[in-house]
Amino acid sequence: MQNNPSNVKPIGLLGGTFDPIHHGHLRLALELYERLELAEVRLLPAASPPHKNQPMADGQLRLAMVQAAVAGVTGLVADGRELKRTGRSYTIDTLIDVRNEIGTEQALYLMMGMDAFMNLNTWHRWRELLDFAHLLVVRRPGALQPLSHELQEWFRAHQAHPDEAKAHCATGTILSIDIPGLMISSTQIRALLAEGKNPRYLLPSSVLDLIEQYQLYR
Ligand SMILES: Nc1ncnc2c1ncn2[C@@H]1O[C@H](COP(=O)(O)OP(=O)(O)OP(=O)(O)O)[C@@H](O)[C@H]1O
Ligand SMILES: O=C(O)c1ccc[n+]([C@@H]2O[C@H](COP(=O)([O-])O)[C@@H](O)[C@H]2O)c1
Repeated sequence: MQNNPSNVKPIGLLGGTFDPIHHGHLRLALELYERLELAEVRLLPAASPPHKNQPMADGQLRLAMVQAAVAGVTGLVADGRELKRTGRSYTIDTLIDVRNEIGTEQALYLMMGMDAFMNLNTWHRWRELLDFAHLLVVRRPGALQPLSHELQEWFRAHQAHPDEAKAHCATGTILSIDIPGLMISSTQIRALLAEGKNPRYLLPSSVLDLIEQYQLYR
């Protein structure tokens, strides 16, 4: 666990396939930006998500959709660094890269939905994630499996209250936060488009404009 004596505001990271980005992702990022008084939340589209099929839209288009979604929104930033790497987009590599950029003192919060956390023990070098960031786990609406024994134990060993983590350290704790989640998924949006239906109001209209312009998910 590294100290955070600098009093610089923490940075939040939200990685995703974003195929496409939607209001569930954006509300999650904005609520956490405000609730935790972050410097910013960076949204990072994965080039090649380790546990999913190859995305339907290519990386540059998914980045363009993220950029369109956050344009003019204070606190939300598109970050295309994972698209510059080849091979699978392992989060540990991203955290190491961000740490090299910002140094050791500023706190980092790696955000994820509970659905992602449930599989964390299958991620590449997963225990080391806490050497570089805090984990911020957010409940997402929908049915969830119980946590494995291994993850429950790890969660308990590192769990902290948000104020505690904010005050004392730059990395190393797990915070669980309830936010009013939106019942939206990229899968649902792709399915609507494939059926010729209109997904408007599930995602920003600037993103829908790009989807129409490039005839994505038909
Ligand atoms: N509606 C939502 N509310 C809260 N968190 C979400 C929501 N949708 C996605 N997330 C979280 O955002 C991150 C990235 O999600 P991802 O890009 O895989 O979107 P998705 O909608 O789950 O995609 P897909 O339907 O293709 O699996 C994950 O940590 C996921 O838990
Ligand atoms: O590092 C890993 O092994 C790893 C395994 C699965 C998912 N991730 C990351 O978790 C984020 C959400 O993934 P997904 O599949 O829900 O879009 C995204 O940034 C992925 O790169 C990372």
